[in-house]
Amino acid sequence: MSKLFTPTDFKGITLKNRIVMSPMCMYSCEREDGKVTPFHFTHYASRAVGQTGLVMVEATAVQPEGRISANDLGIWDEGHTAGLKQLNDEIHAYGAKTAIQLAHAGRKAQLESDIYAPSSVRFNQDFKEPLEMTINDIRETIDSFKNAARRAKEAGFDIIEIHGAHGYLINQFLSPLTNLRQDDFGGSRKNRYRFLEEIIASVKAEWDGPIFVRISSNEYDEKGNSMDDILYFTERMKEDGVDLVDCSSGGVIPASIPTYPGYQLNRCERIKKETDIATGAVGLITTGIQAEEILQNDRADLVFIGRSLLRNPYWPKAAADELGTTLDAPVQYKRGWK
Ligand SMILES: Cc1cc2nc3c(=O)[nH]c(=O)nc-3n(C[C@H](O)[C@H](O)[C@H](O)COP(=O)(O)O)c2cc1C
Repeated sequence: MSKLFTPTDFKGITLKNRIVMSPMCMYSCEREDGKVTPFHFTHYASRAVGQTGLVMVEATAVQPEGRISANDLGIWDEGHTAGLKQLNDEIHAYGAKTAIQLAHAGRKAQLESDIYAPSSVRFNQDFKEPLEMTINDIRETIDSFKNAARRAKEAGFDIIEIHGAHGYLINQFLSPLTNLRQDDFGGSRKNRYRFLEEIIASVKAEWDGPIFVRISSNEYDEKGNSMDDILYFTERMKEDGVDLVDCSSGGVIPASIPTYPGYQLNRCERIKKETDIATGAVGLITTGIQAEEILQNDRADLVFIGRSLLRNPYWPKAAADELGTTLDAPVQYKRGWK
């Protein structure tokens, strides 16, 4: 039996296989209100029909000013819960578990409104200059993650992923490239970790299910977080009760990223071994054989599939065929999936 199709468990949530639909913004809220649309039902349910074990809903904003674009999904208001609950029901109906990525874009929000960041430094000329967050802004934002976690629970999600990667708000606090603060939230790596630490604690106040955190394990700049800093952060996450570190990279500053199959795996494997925490591998993982190699060599516990699942919602079927595994077909498709 291939490891890719062996079930695994996080705090009592059993995933039927190790395939995760990587969070991908669809910029498809029609009225700029953060609400789920018919597109989202079709899009996410299709991947559940295709036998993805964990369907992770895209970056979903905990505050309206934390959206990457005005068309992002939101979870900043009670009015978002009903649509997200219906989305959960649709995905669950086909046997997948569900996750939601809770996000705040910080200085990378492309909105008409004011935007916020740890320090008043813009990403590049195409982005607005953010306002430096006051301690009160920081407290409110941490609280927004708590309220979002409560709504995620009410909506029926199985797992929460906190978006700490790609140069968005949490990553802006973690990185010395973007966090120039002189107070308790800036300076040493202990202080730069404080924002994430408090977000994890506030999520846990409302949520006792599994918590994943996506990080940028490489900032592609020698003045950015080193691997040693990253391992310090993942050690702290482990102490704080995080169940899995999802190992992405980049996005903190406009750097060019060398990409090739498994380009983020090296650091993913090191985090798994050196912090002794479960990891998710992501980035140009395109074949079943590649995914199986990663899992069998203990380089990660889950594989996150992004663009391959946009090309083919039945990617798990293709991976099973490659690995010679028989995959349970959705009852409607049995005659086609022999
Ligand atoms: C259209 C699109 C939207 C994305 N949106 C998100 C997002 O909301 N959150 C996130 O953490 N990563 C996002 N990503 C990154 C993917 O989750 C994934 O990490 C990246 O595409 C590399 O994996 P892949 O090579 O399998 O596509 C997005 C990628 C794409 C292509």
